[in-house]
Amino acid sequence: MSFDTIFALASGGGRAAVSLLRLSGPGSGAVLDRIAGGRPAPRLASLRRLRHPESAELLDEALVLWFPGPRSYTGEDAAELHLHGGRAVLEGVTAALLACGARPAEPGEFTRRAFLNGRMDLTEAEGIADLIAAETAAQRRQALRQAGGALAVRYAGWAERLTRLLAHQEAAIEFAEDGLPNTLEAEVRREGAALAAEIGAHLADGGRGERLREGLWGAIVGAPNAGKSSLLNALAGREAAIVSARAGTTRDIVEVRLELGGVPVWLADTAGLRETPDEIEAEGVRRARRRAEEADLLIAVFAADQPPDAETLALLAPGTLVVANKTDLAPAPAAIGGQAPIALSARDGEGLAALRAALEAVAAERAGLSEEASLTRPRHRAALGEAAAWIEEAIRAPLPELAAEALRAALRALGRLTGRVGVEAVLDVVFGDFCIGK
Ligand SMILES: Nc1nc2c(ncn2[C@@H]2O[C@H](COP(=O)(O)OP(=O)(O)OP(=O)(O)O)[C@@H](O)[C@H]2O)c(=O)[nH]1
Ligand SMILES: [K+]
Ligand SMILES: [Mg+2]
Repeated sequence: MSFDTIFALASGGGRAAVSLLRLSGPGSGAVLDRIAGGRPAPRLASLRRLRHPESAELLDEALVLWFPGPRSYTGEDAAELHLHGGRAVLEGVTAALLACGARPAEPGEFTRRAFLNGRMDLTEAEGIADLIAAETAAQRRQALRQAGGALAVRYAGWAERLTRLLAHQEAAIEFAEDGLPNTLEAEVRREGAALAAEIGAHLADGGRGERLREGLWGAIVGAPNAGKSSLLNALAGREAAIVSARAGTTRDIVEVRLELGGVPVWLADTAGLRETPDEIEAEGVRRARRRAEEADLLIAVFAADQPPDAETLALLAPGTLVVANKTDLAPAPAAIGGQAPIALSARDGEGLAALRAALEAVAAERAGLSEEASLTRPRHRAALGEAAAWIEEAIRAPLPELAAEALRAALRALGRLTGRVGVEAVLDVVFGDFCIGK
């Protein structure tokens, strides 16, 4: 495969001490010859004067690194220019690179080339995108694991076993044509069932990897004036939502981002649940209910000095955290909706630590890092589900030819997952998520 030569700012934009420009492609060495007075020794930093190739104007004094392919990130000839981080420096060097015939890279193009050159599979490339996006330690650990090949190795192992099954299935077809007895088909069925069960167990993880990657959806619901907005503000540590003594204060959803035990959580404050003639408030109540239905993590707030309201009681589900607020006004009831509530006062902060601990436990249970590497994207789930379904189909197939065909389809599904079957549409989806320069 042969590409043109691309470049991009790999560090953040704006004024900085140092800006990192990255180059990749067959012309990288020639670019260094023209603007940096030659190629430094491979992989060793060298201080060079950078000049425009035509005017010879001095543009910067920079650290230059030369990575001859295939031992580079992309697998191609590549280079790095560590420039002084000013805008004019960057503009001058960019003009010099354009004059050398290099072009600005598209988002994710370096990693795309690394993938196309066999430096990594698609799940590893996705892990790199996730590592760049990681905002919590648990997200970083999950991303590092995936970028390091934890999913790639497992999926490649499954593809290998499937390939062997397919070979045996095809041999069984030939044996049958020769009228020979064979035990291969029984083996294919047994092995296929074991493989489908393994994939099924990997899929039955409650979506924890996807949730850790994307964050949990949380919602606070309750009657008007139960203290939902006060609680949101207390958890967020800032006045994110308006609090007032008037029932029906909150209408729109007010969302804050929290980190609970390494898991990012988008926690929503919602309108108090009640029948109301006010159409704006009624829309707020509808949104509150919808958000409660979608939530991975639901907090139901009751005021300790009021009887529990039927509207909120009706939303309680297994796993809902039940809170009795305003315990400075009245003691918390022993049970609400059959559950012992977490007693607190959003006003004084009393009991807040216990709620935070309970939230962290729920977040860790639903989205914490698992022992084994978890799949992290709907794309993974879809492809693995398809592969498992085709293996089941192969086991049930009435004719050996149909079984072989189903095994081939299962292999294709796994191939799309790892990128062995190169479908352009899949690549665009994966690399479209990247930033420029990676
Ligand atoms: N005494 C006491 N008052 C509280 C406590 N928490 C909230 N309040 C008061 O209760 C009233 C309602 O609080 P909000 O936080 O606006 O209640 P809300 O559930 O968001 O109300 P809506 O948005 O109208 O549904 C305000 O006057 C708060 O100051 C508490 O723990 N103790
Ligand atoms: K209120
Ligand atoms: Mg409110």
